[in-house]
Amino acid sequence: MFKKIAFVGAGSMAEALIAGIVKSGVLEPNQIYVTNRSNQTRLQELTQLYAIQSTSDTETAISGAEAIFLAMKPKDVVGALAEIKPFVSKDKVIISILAGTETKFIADQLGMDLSVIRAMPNTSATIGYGATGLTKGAFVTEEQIQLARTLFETVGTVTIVDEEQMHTVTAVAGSGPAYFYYIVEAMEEAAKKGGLNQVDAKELIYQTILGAAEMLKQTDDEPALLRKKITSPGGTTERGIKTLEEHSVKEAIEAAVYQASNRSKELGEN
Ligand SMILES: NC(=O)C1=CN([C@@H]2O[C@H](COP(=O)(O)OP(=O)(O)OC[C@H]3O[C@@H](n4cnc5c(N)ncnc54)[C@H](OP(=O)(O)O)[C@@H]3O)[C@@H](O)[C@H]2O)C=CC1
Ligand SMILES: O=C(O)[C@@H]1CCC=N1
Repeated sequence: MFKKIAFVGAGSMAEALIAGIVKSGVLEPNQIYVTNRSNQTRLQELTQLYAIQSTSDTETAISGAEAIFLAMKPKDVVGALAEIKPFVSKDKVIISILAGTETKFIADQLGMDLSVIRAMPNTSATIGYGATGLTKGAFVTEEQIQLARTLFETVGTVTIVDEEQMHTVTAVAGSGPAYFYYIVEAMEEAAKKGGLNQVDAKELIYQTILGAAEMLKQTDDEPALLRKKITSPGGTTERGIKTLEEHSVKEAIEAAVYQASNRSKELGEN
């Protein structure tokens, strides 16, 4: 495993990864460094919570680190790369979790032929249920991608894909939890209108979404078959699904994934 890793960016995704890595014991907390742009309070908070090393000095964070995680927003990446460039060398691996941003762009900005791995985790990483897509840029060794896989597996599953597939990975898995939350919001609203109190509605809906997810995982059945098993002819589900179809919900979800993927491409181009 890497002897030292550094996080550049200390936001919610950085924290989810740090929490998972520390909890797993794959690295000791003192092997993990984190830095950010200016928020000192946030650095202190992460040190207190996870006993990791935090510093506002870029060189201290990065020197000696074998893997450098980029965890800032895509709009901040050019500035951040300029700041770390003096301390980066070819023997390090850069692991970017930025939406859209290509591995080649990062290597080009750093001005050297170095290894860049691109990852797309999601917020469920916070509780160890993340789904991460990983891809490797030019120069990445098999050992480096396997080490990255081990780190991301501390927060959930890892799927290795080709780089051109990362936009779709971002659209279905990176953004994906938000679509399910959106559906839950609508169900809660409908349950309230239907006369359920909030506590009962939450209990019923959360367990329903959890149960549906586990059915998908634990049975070999396709979602269409699982749906068919619920849908009695002339029954309630049939009427509900018919209403979803009348509102073109399937088309809307496909369009949402397509547009999120387009936005990922735009973020890369900008
Ligand atoms: N949120 C999500 O669901 C997912 C997000 N991502 C990707 O993860 C990345 C981070 O997202 P998120 O954690 O939500 O973002 P946050 O806004 O929570 O955190 C961004 C962090 O970047 C730091 N930062 C900004 N500029 C610099 C710089 N020049 N040098 C060092 N640090 C800098 C900020 O520091 P300061 O506060 O001091 O300004 C802050 O700590 C994004 O690129 C996003 O595309 C990927 C998968 C899922
Ligand atoms: O919305 C975004 O751009 C980021 C990437 C995936 C999830 N959140």
